[in-house]
Amino acid sequence: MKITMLGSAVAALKKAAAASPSTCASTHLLSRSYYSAGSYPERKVAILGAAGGIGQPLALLMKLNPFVSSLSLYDIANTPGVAADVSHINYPAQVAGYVGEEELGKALEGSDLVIIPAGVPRKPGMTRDDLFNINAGIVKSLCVAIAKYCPNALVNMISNPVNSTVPIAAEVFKKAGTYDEKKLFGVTTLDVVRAKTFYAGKAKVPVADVDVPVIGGHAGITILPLFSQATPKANLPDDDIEALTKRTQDGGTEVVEAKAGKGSATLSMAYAGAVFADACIKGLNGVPDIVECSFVQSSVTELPFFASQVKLGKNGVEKVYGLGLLSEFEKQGLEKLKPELKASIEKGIKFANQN
Ligand SMILES: NC(=O)c1ccc[n+]([C@@H]2O[C@H](COP(=O)([O-])OP(=O)(O)OC[C@H]3O[C@@H](n4cnc5c(N)ncnc54)[C@H](O)[C@@H]3O)[C@@H](O)[C@H]2O)c1
Ligand SMILES: O=C(O)C[C@H](O)C(=O)O
Repeated sequence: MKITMLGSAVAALKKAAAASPSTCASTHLLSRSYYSAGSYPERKVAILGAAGGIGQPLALLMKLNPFVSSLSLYDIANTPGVAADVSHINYPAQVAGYVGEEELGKALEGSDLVIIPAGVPRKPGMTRDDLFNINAGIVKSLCVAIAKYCPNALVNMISNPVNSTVPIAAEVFKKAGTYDEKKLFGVTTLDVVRAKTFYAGKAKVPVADVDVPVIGGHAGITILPLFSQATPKANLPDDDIEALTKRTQDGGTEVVEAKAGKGSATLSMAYAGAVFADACIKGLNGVPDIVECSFVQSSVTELPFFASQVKLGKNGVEKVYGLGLLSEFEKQGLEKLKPELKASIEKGIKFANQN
């Protein structure tokens, strides 16, 4: 019974992908039919923090991506077991596990895409910024190694606080002389995933049809879903839009509290991370019109990094889209988020240059 359900779900994904090849990446996750078989280069993907709560299911989902030829799983502990386990899944990617700093170079060499979910998660009562003291150092040392061993790779930063860890990575790469703003991404896909789910529930529309851009950053009020641009249109009352906005902004906290001390979002994050990584690989492979929201170097506002829709191409970011028309409520949200986002960006830049 379970096998039948999985088979039909994959078939449905393939059908949806074939029907509308230019819609968002999530439709095409796991879908081979979107590509013409055999005409794309081999791709090595490295996951740093691969034995963690996000890392393990993300490793599973990346193994299922038919256009990953080599999957490199790195952590400071427990990666051999995760790698052995994932390697038995009958998809093409060759899986290798690397453990400890001395193996980091081997894990990274030749990578086209590096995904970083390494670091500690929140407990109830903490903000993402409370993770800064531990995660800033972890991210910094991993980025030093990326600059050395795979300076041309795209980097998908998941580790929190994303609003600071992305600027840290940028500074590390600048110091190493390898910075390419087109190749560094803060992963904000989970905010989009949540906004789509919550909107579909409230608007009573099929969730697979929903799109909602989410801009700003990835923490509390810096997460700004643009429900005025959501499709399909639903004309929800202002109260509903405000409640949906707050729920999207507090989505991470909702999970942290429900897990009651046992970590933060892992499964939904692994899904979101796999969607975004898949979009990056499609872009590298020259698939046209791949657009996802991401926290990137930006001139869309006066802030040096900002999340908005970006087009992904053969060299990473091909185009950063503007914000489009905002409602009054969204305009206010945008002004409110700027001071917090600016402070988080500056904190990351200062850390990278002081330590
Ligand atoms: N961007 C997002 O939307 C989003 C969503 C959820 C979680 N997160 C963040 O992702 C991070 C990881 O969350 P998790 O639930 O997987 O945590 P976890 O504790 O379950 O896993 C983290 C893993 O990182 C590893 N690690 C620690 N230091 C390392 C290093 N120097 N090199 C390599 N690996 C190292 C640990 O051994 C562990 O396996 C947290 O910072 C969390 O806040 C971000
Ligand atoms: O909320 C967290 O701490 C984890 C993550 O950023 C999330 O949005 O779920």
